[in-house]
Amino acid sequence: MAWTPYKETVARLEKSFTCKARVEVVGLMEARGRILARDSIAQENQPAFPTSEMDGYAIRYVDQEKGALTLTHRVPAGTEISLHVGECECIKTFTGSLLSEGADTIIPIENVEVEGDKVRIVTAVKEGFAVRPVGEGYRAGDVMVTKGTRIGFAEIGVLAGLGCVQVPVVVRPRVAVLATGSEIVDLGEALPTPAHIRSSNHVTIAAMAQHAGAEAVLLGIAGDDKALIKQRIVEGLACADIVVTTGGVSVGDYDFVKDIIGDLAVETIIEGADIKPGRHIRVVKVGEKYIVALPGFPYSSAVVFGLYGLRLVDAMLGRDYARRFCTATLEEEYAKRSKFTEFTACDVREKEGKLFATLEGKKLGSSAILNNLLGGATVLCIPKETTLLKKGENVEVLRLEM
Ligand SMILES: Nc1nc2c(c(=O)[nH]1)N[C@H]1C(S)=C(S)[C@@H](COP(=O)(O)OP(=O)(O)OC[C@H]3O[C@@H](n4cnc5c(N)ncnc54)[C@H](O)[C@@H]3O)O[C@H]1N2
Ligand code: MOO
Repeated sequence: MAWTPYKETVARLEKSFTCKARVEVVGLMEARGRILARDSIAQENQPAFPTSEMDGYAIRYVDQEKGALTLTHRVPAGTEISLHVGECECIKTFTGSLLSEGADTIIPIENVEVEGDKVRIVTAVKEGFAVRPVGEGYRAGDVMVTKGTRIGFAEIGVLAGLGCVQVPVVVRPRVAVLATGSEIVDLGEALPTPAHIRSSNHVTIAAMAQHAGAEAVLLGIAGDDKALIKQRIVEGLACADIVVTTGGVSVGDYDFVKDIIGDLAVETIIEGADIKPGRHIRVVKVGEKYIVALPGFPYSSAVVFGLYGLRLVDAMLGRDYARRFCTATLEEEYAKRSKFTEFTACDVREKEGKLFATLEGKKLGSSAILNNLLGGATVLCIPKETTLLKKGENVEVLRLEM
């Protein structure tokens, strides 16, 4: 079988993607972790008026050297005032109070001595001290949170400050996951015989999809039952944007998935790739929906979902998949083990502002070793033509968990 070059498989997948991100409006507290669908623009300056940032006295800076000032009023925070500070006058002002007209400086209470209505400045301050100027935080018209941002706690706070009670976010794509294979059992089930193993793929893929911002639906385990696999895939297509299967895509007698999705496909996008792991990857389209058939080996299925499935999830969310790549310095020599484009588990560490990739602690072996992805789920991307990566060389790494 001729394996399609990796770059070409990516290009085919990107070209196949035609649907636009859908938008829904959610309450601000439901928006955390969601993707902002429209730029959020400040309608006013923040602060809108000069505001005191300390408890003290609002004065005219030029009066500081003129002896005791006369206290005329008090302005607690939250008081809307249009009081005026005249020559040699001051107004008691609190943290968060608006600055009275005429004043330009706050003298903190620690810097004065007060006797009756006389306020004597003991320690002078610089002009404008403790006054937050108009627009200190942002100005009307500033784009505060850009479309495509994943909303975290800082965004929640900034959006609240802008007065957003509801937020337009991108509808989460839905990813339905089906595990196949008669040797695997579901979570919580006992292993009937020593030939059985616990399924990890369905939950790994579901968790990867959720982490990327999608909703995950578990379609269970379908054994190697051709009719049941087909039925579950069809059910998945009815409720999800992407149906992911694991197992049954290679050349064994019980590898039915590729035939089933071949029958269901309206358009075949990827039919094998020159990658290690995952050369048996299949991606087809049924209308606007995708079926992504991953190999059964746990490391393979996670990495290959990272290469193709996460690209689809990111595209459906309007996010740039390229953010997942970065360049790091390789800490030890690595001889590539296959003739394919290889995705080898590594760890990335930051030292003095530079990124370093290391293979230390990663096991050499088959595509079964999911534990190689522990600690950040990062892979070294090694081009097909490369045979040896030298220590100290700059390498491309792909972060699947971000
Ligand atoms: N003669 C050949 N044999 C194999 C080839 C080949 O080209 N010719 N390709 C190998 C490669 S590469 C891969 S990858 C696997 C892919 O096989 P399948 O996708 O058909 O996967 P299975 O055979 O169903 O399973 C492979 C392996 O993974 C375990 N597995 C399956 N599902 C799960 C799960 N949900 N959770 C945990 N582990 C799972 C399964 O028990 C097998 O050990 O084919 C090679 N063979
Ligand atoms: O290509 Mo397989 O996916 O080696 O593990």
